[in-house]
Amino acid sequence: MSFMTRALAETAPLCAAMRDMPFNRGLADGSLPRAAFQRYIIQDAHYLNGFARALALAAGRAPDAQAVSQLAGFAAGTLQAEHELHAHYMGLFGVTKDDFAATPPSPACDHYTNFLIATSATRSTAESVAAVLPCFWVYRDVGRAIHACAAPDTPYRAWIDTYVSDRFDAAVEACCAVAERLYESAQGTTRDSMCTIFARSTLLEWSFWDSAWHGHAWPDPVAVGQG
Ligand SMILES: Cc1ncc(C[n+]2csc(CCO)c2C)c(N)n1
Repeated sequence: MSFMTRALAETAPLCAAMRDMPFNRGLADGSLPRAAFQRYIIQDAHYLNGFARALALAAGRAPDAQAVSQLAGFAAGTLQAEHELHAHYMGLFGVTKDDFAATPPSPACDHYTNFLIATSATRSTAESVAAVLPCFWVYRDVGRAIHACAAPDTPYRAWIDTYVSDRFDAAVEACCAVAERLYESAQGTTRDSMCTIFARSTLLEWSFWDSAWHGHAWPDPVAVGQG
């Protein structure tokens, strides 16, 4: 069985739940509150920073030139393509550089990026690719689901269109192909670990949206102590 067949079978209920999250339904019909998207886009900019670093780290530790080049290419592609989308939406939704600088990564964002960076720093290339793959996979999956029912005038149209584009599809397929190649040559325990790690990153994708929707922030023990 291929890696993706196995990994997707294990995460199917979670992926179905993600397509139906209030945040994503709001992107499709345009009802997502502006404040929720502003929160999301700021956290996503933090996410991209960590994601690109995790890929660059995995590239530096990869066992052969092909993997180094592919992972380094994904890192560079991330910083270019996703940054363009962020610049567009930060402008459209009035998020300034100062807003971004004043907002630290949320617990969900911090958890996800640190998981990616720790995996790249301490695990095999196969496991590192399994960790970054849901970022590609989930966005295509959710993008397609939203696109199928999106209102023509949703203000989130550029976001949706990015993830159903041919360009993005090619990036998803390229990342899946790297994962399959590494899975084929991996031993049994690494294969199992790739699936566990893929499922963890998929859950962290869910958590990222859930956090943006609810506006979860860091606990404030001082305020709690006074209350
Ligand atoms: C939390 C979160 N997860 C995934 C993506 C999508 N994404 C980010 S970088 C990248 C690779 C190059 O495009 C992709 C697909 C996102 N924006 N935010």
